[in-house]
Amino acid sequence: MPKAKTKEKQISMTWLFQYLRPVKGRLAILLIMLLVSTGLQLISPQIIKRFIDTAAAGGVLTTLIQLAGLFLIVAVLNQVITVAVSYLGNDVSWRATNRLRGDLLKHCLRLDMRFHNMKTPGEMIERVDGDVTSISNFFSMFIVQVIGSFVLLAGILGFMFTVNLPIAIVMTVFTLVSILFMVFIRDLGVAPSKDEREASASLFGLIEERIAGIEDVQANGNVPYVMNRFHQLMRAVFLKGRKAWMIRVIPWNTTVILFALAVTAVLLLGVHYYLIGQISLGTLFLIYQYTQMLNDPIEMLGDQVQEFQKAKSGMLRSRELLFHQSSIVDGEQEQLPKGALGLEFDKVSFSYNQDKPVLRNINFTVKPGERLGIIGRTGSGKSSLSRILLRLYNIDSGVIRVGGIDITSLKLPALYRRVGMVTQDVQLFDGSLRDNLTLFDASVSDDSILKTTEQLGLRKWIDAQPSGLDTHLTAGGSSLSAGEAQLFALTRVFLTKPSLVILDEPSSRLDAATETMLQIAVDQLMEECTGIIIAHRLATLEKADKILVLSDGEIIEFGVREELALRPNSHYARLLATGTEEELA
Ligand SMILES: Nc1ncnc2c1ncn2[C@@H]1O[C@H](COP(=O)(O)OP(=O)(O)OP(=O)(O)O)[C@@H](O)[C@H]1O
Repeated sequence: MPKAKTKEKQISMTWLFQYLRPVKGRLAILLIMLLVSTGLQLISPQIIKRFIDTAAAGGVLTTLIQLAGLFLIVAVLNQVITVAVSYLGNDVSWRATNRLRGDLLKHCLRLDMRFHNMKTPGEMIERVDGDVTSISNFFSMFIVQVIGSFVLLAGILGFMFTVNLPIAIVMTVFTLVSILFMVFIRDLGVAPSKDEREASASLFGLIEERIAGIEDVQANGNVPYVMNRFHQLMRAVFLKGRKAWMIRVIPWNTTVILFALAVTAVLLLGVHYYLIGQISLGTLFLIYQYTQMLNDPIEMLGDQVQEFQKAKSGMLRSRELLFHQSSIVDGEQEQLPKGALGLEFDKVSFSYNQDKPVLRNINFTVKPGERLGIIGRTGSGKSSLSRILLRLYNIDSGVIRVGGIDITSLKLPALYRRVGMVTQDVQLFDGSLRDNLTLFDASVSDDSILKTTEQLGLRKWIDAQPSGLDTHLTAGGSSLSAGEAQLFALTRVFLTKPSLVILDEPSSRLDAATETMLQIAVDQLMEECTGIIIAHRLATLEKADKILVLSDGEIIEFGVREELALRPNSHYARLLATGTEEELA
């Protein structure tokens, strides 16, 4: 078991260090500068020793002035290099971790909806940025401080062995004990730090969720509840953070105590050797100075053990996320057949959670260019049907074919390029009106945008915007009314010239006049593609070729619209006769 654990640790460190590979040139420069800086730090006490011994022996003033000047030059140079080292350390760590952030975000964007349904966006932000920042802090300091500390320790101890053997042995023993202790307990704080980060991710999740739903929170007088929940989560962050911190500071506290013991021993020995005349006053100062210098790298190593524990927990969480496989696997096929695409559902069953089937044994076919209207009561599974068609979820059994090809054997971009969907919710992104309509596709011309918006009745709204297509929109969609948002979403999809389009309640939020106008436009735009229209109102389906009626996840009727309308006992005909659209809603 411990062996397996060590292997796991090695794998995770190797995984992390791959992000340093592209910055290895900068790393090499950093290491050289570290060596120079350490060398300069070691030389300074030697200059002071010479100065004291020369002064004590009544040496010439010029030599003393030269030594003082040399000391000043070394000190300034060391400071310059220290600043450069710190800059380069941060530069290296940000470059490396930004790649990791990019990989995490890309991976998250590809993860399936089942995963995203279980995580709040705030939680994901913490994972893509918060966890990586702890790694980044560690990287920047680790390289500079850990490597620098080891070089400095080796230098100090090396010099001490040339000065006085017993004192050098005391210092070496102290250093080894301190380092061994830190190595021994380095993982102590990883688990509590992971708990701390998890609590913090939940807190961010709550804040993001409630701010995103601010209208509902305010309108329903939900603020006291949100605040109560907020305090509970804050308390968890505080308690877990405090515990993690207390465990993480153990190495630091221990080295402080060890250091106090070592300094006392070294000073007693030093004074003893000075009194019996074995070392000069300058050498005694040198010993004192080197003992003091020993404290810095050991303290830094202690700090880094703390950072390491935080970074390790961040690293474990990042790695866990990166290794989480999406259940939606890309297929091999790159292309769908040209022109309007047919659609076939062959014995398809689907559930969000294994225990509750949402769609059962769905069978139907839509030929290229046909229009299918889907009706059914709320919760009957209409939107779920469109979601599985776009592979937002995997189905439990059966096959869905688009253009005769099983969608699981298609590459996802090949599917998304040709199949468009207008949902009931429209998400706006921070960007210009043009970018929002074309979804940042620069190849779509303004002419084509304006023509489509004209057809769909959004042109008036665009012309009323202060800078037309260049108007800046903010994320969230608050600058559009619900009806305008629906027109917006339709424009967005038709600009991509889809070969199969799914319209989920395309006109539910429009007034009667706008709806009629929209109906004509959509009819025109759908002439070149296959259309699936999920509708609450029967009027929306007047131009549909086929009708599918869903009830509780099953097809209770499917057929040619005109035939169903003429068959008096059909579900569709009964709805038409009674005009009871409420039956659908
Ligand atoms: N993300 C989800 N996770 C779990 N269950 C879900 C999820 N989305 C929908 N459901 C459930 O699946 C069933 C079908 O929902 P669906 O949204 O497909 O219905 P619908 O016919 O489109 O309803 P509406 O007309 O209100 O849009 C419902 O019982 C719903 O509670």
